[in-house]
Parts: sequence; C-alpha cells; structure tokens
Amino acid sequence: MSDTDQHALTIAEANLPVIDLGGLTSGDPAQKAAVARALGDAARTSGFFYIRNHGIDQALIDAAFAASKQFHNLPRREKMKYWSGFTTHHRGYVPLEENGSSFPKQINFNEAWDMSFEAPADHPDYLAGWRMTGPNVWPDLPGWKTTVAAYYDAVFALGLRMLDALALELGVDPQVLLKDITCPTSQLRLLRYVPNDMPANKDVVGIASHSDFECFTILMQGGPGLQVMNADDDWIEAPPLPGCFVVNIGDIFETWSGSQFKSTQHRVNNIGRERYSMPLFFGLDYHAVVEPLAQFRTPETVAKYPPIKAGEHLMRMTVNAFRYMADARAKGEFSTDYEVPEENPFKREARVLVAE
Ligand SMILES: O=C(O)CCC(=O)C(=O)O
Ligand SMILES: [Fe+2]
Repeated sequence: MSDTDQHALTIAEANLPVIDLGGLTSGDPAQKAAVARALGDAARTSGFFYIRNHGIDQALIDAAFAASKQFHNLPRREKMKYWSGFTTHHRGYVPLEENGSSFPKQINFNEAWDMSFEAPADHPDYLAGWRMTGPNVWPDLPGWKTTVAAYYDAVFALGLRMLDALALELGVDPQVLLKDITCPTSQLRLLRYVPNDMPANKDVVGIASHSDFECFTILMQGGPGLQVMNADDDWIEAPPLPGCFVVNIGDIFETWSGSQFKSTQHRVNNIGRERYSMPLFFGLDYHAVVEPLAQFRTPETVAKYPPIKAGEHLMRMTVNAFRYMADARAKGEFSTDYEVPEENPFKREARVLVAE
C-alpha cells in the first residue's frame, strides 16, 4: 500500500478473536452461555470478530459468490436494466458511479447488487416510498433467485441466533430485541470491487471508512482489503479466513448497550484488483425506535443516544451515499422530515496512523 493513511496492523500483530458458534446449537445452556460470553467480550474489546462453525454450508456460500460473479459479469447494458434508481426502495444494481455525492472526486471503487427482506407490494412503507422496504427485484438468470434467497435466509437465521446470544450476554430478554424484527431493513449486498489503476489513498478507496448502521453485520469476503478499527482505535487488517464470516457491531447495538459494544469503523482499501464480498446488515423494522435498553440508561447514555428510528438512521446515512437518491431528494421527489447530517454521529477517528 503506497499511502501511510491506509496502513494498518497486520493480523499477525493484532489479536483477532475467532469464535466457534457450535455451542449455540448444541442444546446445552452452559455451552450457549460460553459462546455468548465470547461474543460479548469480542464486542466490547476488538468490536469485531470472526465466527466459525456457524452452521452455513460452504456450498451455499460458494453458490452465492458464483451468483454474484454471474451477475456482475453481464454486460453493463444488461445490468442497467435493474438499476436501483428505477426503484424507490433501493433494490437491484448499483453501478460504480452511484457511489457518494462527491463522485468522482472521491471514489468508492465498488458496484453492487442490493436486496433485502422481502416485503409485500402492499406494505404501507413500500407504498409510502423511500423507506428501503418492499419486494425484491431479481435478474432474469435461471436459478439465481433461488440461490441468493437461500443464502439470504441462511445468514438471516444466523443473525437471529447471534442476536439471541448477545441478548443473553447483556442479560436482556431476547423478545425485547425481537419485537422490532418483523419486516426489517436488513440488506444483503453482493459487492464487486472494480479493478483499476488508481492509487490507494483516503479518497480513492474500495469503500471509505464508516460504521454500519444496523445491529451488526455478517460479512463474507472473497479477498483481502478489509481493515477494521479496534477498541483502541487502531486499524487492523482483517483478511478472509477460510470458512469464517467477519462480524462487526453496528450503530444499533452500540446504542442498545449504552456504549458497551462498539460500532466498529471499517474500510476497504483500493487494492486495484477485483474483489467480491457479501455483507448482510442485520437490522430492525423501519419504525423501530432505538435507544439504550432500560438497564443501560444513565444520564450519560441517554444524553449520548437520543431516540432514533432505525429506518430513519439508515435513510439519513444512505441519502447522500447514492447519487440517484441525493438527486431524487434534491428534485423534491421525496422529502425527509429527519435531519441528514454530514457525518454519522457514530463515526470514530483512528487513534494514530501506523507508521510505515
Ligand atoms: O466488502 C467488505 O469487505 C466490506 C463492505 C462494507 O463494509 C459495507 O458494505 O458496509
Ligand atoms: Fe460496512
């Protein structure tokens, strides 16, 4: 990497937790509690972790990657038939040039296929528009929908198991968290990082430094490039480990836990090569109100985390992340009765730049 601002500790220098989830499905409460404790420790310290023995077949993961490649290998004119800008709930193909309102001054070198929890066409939030809720669109490729929907369902179910374990760790009734997951804005992105000859620096990246806006993210990576910030606010490389997902805590869990869990900053360097990855952002219903859970309410946490609607937080962070959305809003095609800040209030800066 040429630019010092993109440097990070290597995985050998940093101690990244790899958590075996086998105990969650063992039926043994003691084993489940041990996994929950390990997840909680990781969420409090490194803020991100790998999971293994998660119950998702490697064959399904491979098939989902193959489906992503199959779509992204289509000619651009085919892909543009499914342009996300044709929808008001952000579904389908997101080309490179949609990335950020500063494009091309700042480039996130990725394109994506975006889908989410399947909501019916008569869902009030779909009819209202610009709420990330509604029916998925699918490319006209035989078997594609079956594969990608199966992957979505499997990772979503894994998310439910992890939510249950994290509730146990926090001493919270899981129902308190689950009641807001009926038709969530839990998006799956099939990302392709686009090959290019540009230098790697903070304006020319795979994806710029950010935290995720939901409860947590379950990410499958097809190649190196990801860096995450640990609890000491140092950058660490997080390369793919065979058979493992990477999980990072998002803004909602940081809020719920009253700052005990850290919503982890992360970024993908521009390595110039093609790279595939598949994050599933495990979120809540659009209208769910997010604030510190009752047992974690103190004057400090209440002041730090005023109540927000999960979907509004997602929208206010997304509106300027995609050009078609920013354009639609500028043209008055939808109005926001929530504030759209320049920066995510959950953003953290690195403590030090790691010297070359
Ligand atoms: O591609 C990756 O490894 C990470 C992607 C990511 O952070 C995101 O889409 O929010
Ligand atoms: Fe992310």
